[in-house]
Amino acid sequence: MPHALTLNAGSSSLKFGLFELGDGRGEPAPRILGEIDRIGSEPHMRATRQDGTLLSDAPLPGEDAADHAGALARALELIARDRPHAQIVAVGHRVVHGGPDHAAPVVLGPAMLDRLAALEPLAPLHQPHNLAGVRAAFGAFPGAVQVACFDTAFHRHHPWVNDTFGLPRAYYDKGVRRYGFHGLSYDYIAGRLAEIAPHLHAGRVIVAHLGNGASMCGMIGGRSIASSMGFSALDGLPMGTRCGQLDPGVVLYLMQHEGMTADEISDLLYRRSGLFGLSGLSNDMRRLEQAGTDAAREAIAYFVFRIRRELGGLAAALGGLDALVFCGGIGEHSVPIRRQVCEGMGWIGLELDEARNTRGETVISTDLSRVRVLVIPTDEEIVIARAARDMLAARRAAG
Ligand SMILES: Nc1ncnc2c1ncn2[C@@H]1O[C@H](COP(=O)(O)OP(=O)(O)O)[C@@H](O)[C@H]1O
Ligand SMILES: CC(=O)OP(=O)(O)O
Ligand SMILES: [Mg+2]
Repeated sequence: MPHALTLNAGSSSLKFGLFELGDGRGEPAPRILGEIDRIGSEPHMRATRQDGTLLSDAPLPGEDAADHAGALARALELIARDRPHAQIVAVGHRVVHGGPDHAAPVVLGPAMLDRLAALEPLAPLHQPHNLAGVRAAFGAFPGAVQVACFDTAFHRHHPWVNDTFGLPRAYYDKGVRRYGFHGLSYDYIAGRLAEIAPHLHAGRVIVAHLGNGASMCGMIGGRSIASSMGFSALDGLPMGTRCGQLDPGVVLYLMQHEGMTADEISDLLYRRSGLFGLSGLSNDMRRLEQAGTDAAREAIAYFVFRIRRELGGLAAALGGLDALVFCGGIGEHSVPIRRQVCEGMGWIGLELDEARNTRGETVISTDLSRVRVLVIPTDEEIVIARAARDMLAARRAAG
């Protein structure tokens, strides 16, 4: 039976999915979904079958998942054990950065891989791991179609004013642009909205993807108009370990007066800032909510403040607001963060229903709220699996 494997590698995690493709025309059916996190430190693998049966929920020996290639090998072992007859005909990869040229998924080959590797400095927490997954998958499944699905693709047609910085034009032409990320998640949410609330999908919507990486996107008719992330995955909201929006004067100051090198600044902004840097404790929202220290409370307060500012800015860019959607680990699960983001938003016509919020319903605004507030669990994996299915079909059609 033909299957697609999906791979979504983050800085220290690898999400994987096995999807049955059937006749290649219907919705790919998830068979196994899993994640290995804390790769390189205390790796842990959790995987379930589609019916919720637990296949693994245990630490892995450190040497078994010391890097992403090791983690992928463990994931493939689990898949082969549980579904030995699955024939993997396509591998879909989340590739965070597609640069200016890609508004849709592409088939991967050596030349494309080289072009995407040139973008590694723009997404150092993701791109090298995404491409390591591609190389490992070429080795493991030499006959399969390898498909790259880009986080940036969803934003490629956003308006020029959201694509540019106020730098001389030559830099824009060289690719110094605001790309925007989390596009697979936004694509999924736009599709779900079209199914469950077509009138909202057609309107002005802000999606807050709040995970370990976090960004917000303003859409009209399911298309990206503006987003909080820019050239790299550093801009916009503060994140688990990334700083979010920062005055570039700070970078100059660190270089000129603190004598920091580019590598040191990169480490500071990508790995030691955000919720982790502000709290001095953790990048993990659950831990911060439980910690109850002043620094943890302040880190959360800054996170919420920046989301609210971005919400106001994106609403202005959209010319008003019809719906706000929360997704990502924090957006889907944190009742207090959703409450704090929505507090005192009556001025924009948004009123949260606290009981619905606490119960985690799909619609969490009051019946009188002009702006609908929704919680929609995102699913980057199915977006990748659909792209792999479509690419296979296109190849077959082309003979
Ligand atoms: N019940 C919860 N309450 C608060 N935060 C949560 C909850 N569940 C998950 N999170 C937070 O979600 C974040 C991870 O989000 P996720 O979207 O899974 O991350 P990634 O970007 O790695 O895919 C972590 O900060 C985690 O603490
Ligand atoms: C682009 C980005 O920040 O991705 P993630 O949320 O997976 O870290
Ligand atoms: Mg994520």
